[in-house]
Amino acid sequence: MLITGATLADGRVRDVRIGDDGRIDAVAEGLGADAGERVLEARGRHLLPGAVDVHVHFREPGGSHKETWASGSRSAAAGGVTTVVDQPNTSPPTVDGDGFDEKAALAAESLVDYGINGGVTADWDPESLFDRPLFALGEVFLADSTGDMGIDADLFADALDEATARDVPVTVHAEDATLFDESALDGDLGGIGTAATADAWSAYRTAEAEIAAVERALATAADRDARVHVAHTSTPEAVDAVSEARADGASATCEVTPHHLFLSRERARSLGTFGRMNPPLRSEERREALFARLAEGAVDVVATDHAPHTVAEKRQGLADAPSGVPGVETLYPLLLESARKGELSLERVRDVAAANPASAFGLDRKGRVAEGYDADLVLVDTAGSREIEAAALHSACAWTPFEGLRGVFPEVTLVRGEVVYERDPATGAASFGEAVGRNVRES
Ligand SMILES: NC(=O)N[C@@H](CC(=O)O)C(=O)O
Ligand SMILES: [Zn+2]
Ligand SMILES: [Zn+2]
Repeated sequence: MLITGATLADGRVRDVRIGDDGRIDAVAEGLGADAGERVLEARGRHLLPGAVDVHVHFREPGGSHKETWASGSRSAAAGGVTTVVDQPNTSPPTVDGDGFDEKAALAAESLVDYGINGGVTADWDPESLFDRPLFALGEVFLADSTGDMGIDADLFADALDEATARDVPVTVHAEDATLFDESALDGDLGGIGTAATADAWSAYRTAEAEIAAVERALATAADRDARVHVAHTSTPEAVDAVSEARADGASATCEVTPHHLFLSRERARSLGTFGRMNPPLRSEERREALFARLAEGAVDVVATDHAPHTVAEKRQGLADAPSGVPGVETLYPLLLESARKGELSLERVRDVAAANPASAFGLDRKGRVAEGYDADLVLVDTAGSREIEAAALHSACAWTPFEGLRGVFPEVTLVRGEVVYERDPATGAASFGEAVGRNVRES
């Protein structure tokens, strides 16, 4: 296939040839089409590397009423995400070789490439787990979240040792439950969608609980020369702690979610229990400071923590509604809308969504539009934004916390040269390709 006249993130206009092996053969000017070659005319539109979302929860096995590999990967493809990394808090949890194998068999339904993380619980089995083609160890839960997989400091230290001995990176969910403010949950929290329910969760899982846990996790990892990736940092202080650790020689990266970049406690008031997630939404002031760090380049990775739950589950009271929000389909659209408005450069968007997560986890054929890289590509009209509506998204959970915000959505998504998603710009009609996804640690 030949893609002609595409604008790259840095502004160069180029033709891109994709070889039969699904890799980019050439990025150059004036490449003529060969006889019989499919040509995708891209003039006036941007060609970006497919996003590498290193933090999704696709819920299989055990939670297929919330999401499946088929529905989650369709949502990913429609959002321009060409690689996803699934987290271990499924049922059963992915904490041993059998658990890994069970999940890997289900992941064969994926339209996009994927990695499978392994988790840590009191009865995990490192021997059989590390025997499999794991993407990373994690997310290792330092406090309970969905799945109740919180572990103590000793087990975390052991897990870091096991991973480091095998040169495997560790992704950590860092909150310290001893610093949660139980009093925030006292009294009448009101009904669903009230200011009280939404705000109480943010007041309960304090910013200090995250900051302290991130600092401790970084110190524990630095002591062992472990490679650590801090998941969903929701505070500017935690991002700074990662920057400082790296300045001190640690191998540490941080990840920020779109919900912490685009939503705050102000918005949570109307989201009610639909805005409950871990770590929770923060003050508007902290959100702005987090976004400023993204714009400056202090945020390494934007990943979604795509955590779908059904509307019925989220509609319960604050005590019972599960934590988590979907987001894999709106990652690129929200970032590209910020670029359209001049708040971020396109190169920054490309780096945090694709190039940086690929390099942070050693995916040397992902995340760039360059010769030799996998042809995981997104074609998008960066001037065309529309309102985000759950009805037009593809996750099985059928709602979004970003309803009503604007997004710039892809027109075509390719995985290793195969079209997995295509949208007719005139009618908006979407079509999907085959389940071509592969484990990125096996290819
Ligand atoms: N973020 C969440 O609030 N929920 C996640 C788990 C997690 O990442 O902590 C989930 O799996 O539902
Ligand atoms: Zn988490
Ligand atoms: Zn998560």
